[in-house]
Amino acid sequence: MPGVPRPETVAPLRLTRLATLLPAELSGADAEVTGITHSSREVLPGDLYAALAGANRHGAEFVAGAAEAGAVAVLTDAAGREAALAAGLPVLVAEDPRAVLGAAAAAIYGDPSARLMMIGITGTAGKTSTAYLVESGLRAAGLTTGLIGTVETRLGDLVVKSVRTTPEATDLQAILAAAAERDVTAVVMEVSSHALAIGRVNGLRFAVGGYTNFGLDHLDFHSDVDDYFAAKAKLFDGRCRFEVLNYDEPALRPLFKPATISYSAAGDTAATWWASSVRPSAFGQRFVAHGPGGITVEAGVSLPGRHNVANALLALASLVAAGIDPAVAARGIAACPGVPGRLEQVDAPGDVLGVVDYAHKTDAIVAALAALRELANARGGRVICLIGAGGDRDKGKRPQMGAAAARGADLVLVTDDNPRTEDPAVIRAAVRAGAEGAGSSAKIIEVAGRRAAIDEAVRLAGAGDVIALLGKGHESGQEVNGVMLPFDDRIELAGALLAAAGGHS
Ligand SMILES: CC(=O)N[C@H]1[C@@H](OP(=O)(O)OP(=O)(O)OC[C@H]2O[C@@H](n3ccc(=O)[nH]c3=O)[C@H](O)[C@@H]2O)O[C@H](CO)[C@@H](O)[C@@H]1O[C@H](C)C(=O)N[C@@H](C)C(=O)N[C@H](CCC(=O)O)C(=O)O
Ligand SMILES: Nc1ncnc2c1ncn2[C@@H]1O[C@H](COP(=O)(O)OP(=O)(O)OP(=O)(O)O)[C@@H](O)[C@H]1O
Ligand SMILES: N[C@H](CCC[C@H](N)C(=O)O)C(=O)O
Ligand SMILES: [Mg+2]
Repeated sequence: MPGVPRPETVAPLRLTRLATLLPAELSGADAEVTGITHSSREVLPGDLYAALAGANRHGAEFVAGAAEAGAVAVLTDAAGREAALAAGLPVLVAEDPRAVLGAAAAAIYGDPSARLMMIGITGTAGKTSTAYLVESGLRAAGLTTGLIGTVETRLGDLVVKSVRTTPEATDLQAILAAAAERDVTAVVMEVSSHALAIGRVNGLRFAVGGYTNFGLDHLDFHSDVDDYFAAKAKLFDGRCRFEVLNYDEPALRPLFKPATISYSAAGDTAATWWASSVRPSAFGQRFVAHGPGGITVEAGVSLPGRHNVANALLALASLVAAGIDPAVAARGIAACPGVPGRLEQVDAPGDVLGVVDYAHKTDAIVAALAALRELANARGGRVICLIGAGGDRDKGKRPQMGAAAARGADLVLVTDDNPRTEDPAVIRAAVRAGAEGAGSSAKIIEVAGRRAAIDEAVRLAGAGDVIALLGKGHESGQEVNGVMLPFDDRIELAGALLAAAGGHS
């Protein structure tokens, strides 16, 4: 991952020693390694280069370049062995190098997760939001925090924009070692299904693992729904001391054990934690959280929508499981000012409310629009929703996303997200077909080009209306044919609203 923090000091580790810790066999001379990477482009002198078989290439193709950059050894499979020896480097051969990457990286960096309080959050939607709320609670408890997720990696004051939701095992262990060096004591991280499927979190121990919900996603990567479920379930195969699962999500029931901590935003008192007296407050909500042993705390979250009560309750239950005082945890969660690009209000004059949200899957669109409907009703206005779908990603979700938008909004503008290498008109047609087939009375308009669609949404909006730009959230670029063009929904919408209110964008 470009710009990934690495620890400053690493005690050299002998390959002969490393070989005893892994299911891997050493060929060639012994050497000392002081780092590890899976990318020849990010090799630092002293690194072990993990040459992995990928979907497109085999990392062994890049061994010579890695050696030139200072790699002193290679970890690979049988297919990569010869290339490594030909480059004059000692080689550790493993049957499945990706599966042992976490253990190798943990060994090289001194098992950093053992020195940190780790909280991991998985689920189809809500990982980023919950992680920010957890981080805010950890801070309220006086801990120096780290956060790893979709938007950014933050270690104390150091902030690096994220490329992945969950970094590769090599990068992840380096980040954790760098965190420990910076006196970080607690880390909350998002754990994606990709990460669990390909072992990015192998070698990590979590104090708490949380599971938000399970919906349709990533069927471009996972072979089917069962495969996706099995990937997420791996977080609960014994890596977490405490497991916190959503009681309101029937799909999660097979994972429940006697010691499971459950939570119900719907207020089911059979759960370990449940919410009552949910009520709106400014741009957020307040509620009473009930927990084990008669715990009752006044809680709040600066985000609208019932799904954010669930995220806040999960954060609270996770923090308390990690040993934090419930009142302190609740105060920290309520103090979180918001989450970048998640139901984020745009700062602009005028009587139209502009909101940007990262909903790019069906359940998220349903949840986001339900929250915005409540806000629009209170303002006496309509919900105007702008929606697209990403190119080179799960095609099956496109019509469903369109249908969810049509059911939740009064006016839907179907436009472009990140087309990547696809024809944007083809993606729009799929989203639009779903919207038009939803049997809703919402008006559907197709507008090519996201900027043009934002202008059109603002032009069509009236007093009290809520404009929701869905799908891109915190993203600062739009990917078209391999090129990332600058594009931030928040800036675009603020500019368009300002211009409409008579100012200048
Ligand atoms: C599907 C998937 O996860 N693929 C991962 C996989 O890529 P790949 O198999 O295509 O790799 P490849 O391009 O064939 O290359 C093979 C190997 O050669 C290496 N290489 C390649 C070129 C070079 O010059 N030098 C070099 O060393 C590569 O680092 C790689 O290890 O191995 C790579 C590193 O080993 C990962 O970076 C890559 O993540 C890709 C880029 C990706 O897009 N992943 C996304 C889908 C992802 O992980 N998303 C999740 C979930 C997001 C969400 O919840 O929405 C996330 O956690 O972000
Ligand atoms: N608990 C939830 N249930 C359903 N939808 C949610 C929930 N929390 C957030 N959302 C919706 O999903 C969108 C993404 O939320 P968030 O970024 O917190 O989730 P995520 O799991 O990290 O997603 P991603 O995998 O895309 O990074 C939000 O913008 C919101 O629309
Ligand atoms: N991590 C997700 C984000 C998708 C966001 C959406 N804007 C899109 O381009 O589909 C992915 O890369 O699939
Ligand atoms: Mg996320």
